[in-house]
Amino acid sequence: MNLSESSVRSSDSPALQCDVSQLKIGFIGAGNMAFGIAQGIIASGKVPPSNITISAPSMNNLPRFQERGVSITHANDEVVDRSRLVFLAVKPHLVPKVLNGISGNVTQEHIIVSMAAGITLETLEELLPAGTRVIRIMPNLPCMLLEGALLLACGSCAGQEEETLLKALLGPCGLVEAGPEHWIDAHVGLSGSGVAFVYVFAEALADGAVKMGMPSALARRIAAQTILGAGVLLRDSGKFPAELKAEVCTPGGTTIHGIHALEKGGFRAATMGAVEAATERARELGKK
Ligand SMILES: NC(=O)C1=CN([C@@H]2O[C@H](COP(=O)(O)OP(=O)(O)OC[C@H]3O[C@@H](n4cnc5c(N)ncnc54)[C@H](O)[C@@H]3O)[C@@H](O)[C@H]2O)C=CC1
Ligand SMILES: O=C(O)[C@@H]1CCC=N1
Repeated sequence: MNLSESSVRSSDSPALQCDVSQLKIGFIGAGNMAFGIAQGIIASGKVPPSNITISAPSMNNLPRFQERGVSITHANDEVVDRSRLVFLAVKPHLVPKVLNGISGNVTQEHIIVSMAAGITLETLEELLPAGTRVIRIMPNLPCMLLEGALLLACGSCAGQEEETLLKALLGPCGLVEAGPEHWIDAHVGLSGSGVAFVYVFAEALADGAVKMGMPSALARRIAAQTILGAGVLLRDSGKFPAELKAEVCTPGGTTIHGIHALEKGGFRAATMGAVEAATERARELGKK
């Protein structure tokens, strides 16, 4: 399919939407992130699993894709030959080797989408034939439940059409935003890695309740629901975190005493420091 011949069609809504149902999609690398994105794409019902091909060197991670009707292979070049939109889902240090292996099969018809933390558009374009349409996306693990947060940035040969296509395809995975490439590293800290920071917080919340005498399984269930509910309220109310916090804090009440304890522990500084450290690490990975 030649995307430039226009897979973009008008819909009832004023915004353009892409007809992605005919698109052949490939994944190189079959780990957690590939599974998250593929799961989101499949769950949306927009793309039949038979239009998707995935490769990995061993069978370790492939059965869960095969069970969902996705074609599997051990050959990365087969993925490229069978697909027009190819997600690169290997660990960052493997990207140069993998791109060297497939670049002979990449044509002007392909769109290559890398999710590797730290690997810049410049590096990706250098490793691929001149003129290749390249996009970076930074997803996070909840994509697999259609509650992800993704940021994308287009390379020098990709533009509005490719961005529209990606947004239509990945929209079912969650929030999809586009921006300049230098936001991608901050998104790694905020959201890609941020998911793990939230799990550390969840563990600590539950541990606090265990310390106060609650059984741990119950404490974990309540911690998860507390974070879910707080997140949905923050997302859907349109209010600032500080406004919602103020609504919970009764003067002289329990919450403000708890918040004081968090502040004494340097909670905000530690959280900001975690986002900064993960962002800096992503930048470091991107240095040649
Ligand atoms: N895990 C996360 O939450 C996030 C990960 N990322 C990025 O996603 C990418 C993938 O990360 P994960 O899925 O966590 O890694 P993972 O280790 O779970 O999966 C990597 C996959 O690549 C396969 N692989 C290894 N060598 C290969 C080769 N030569 N050819 C083809 N496949 C090969 C492995 O068999 C495995 O299936 C990374 O670049 C990471 O920076 C981005 C955002 C969030
Ligand atoms: O830890 C990592 O390097 C990857 C990138 C964002 C989330 N996990």
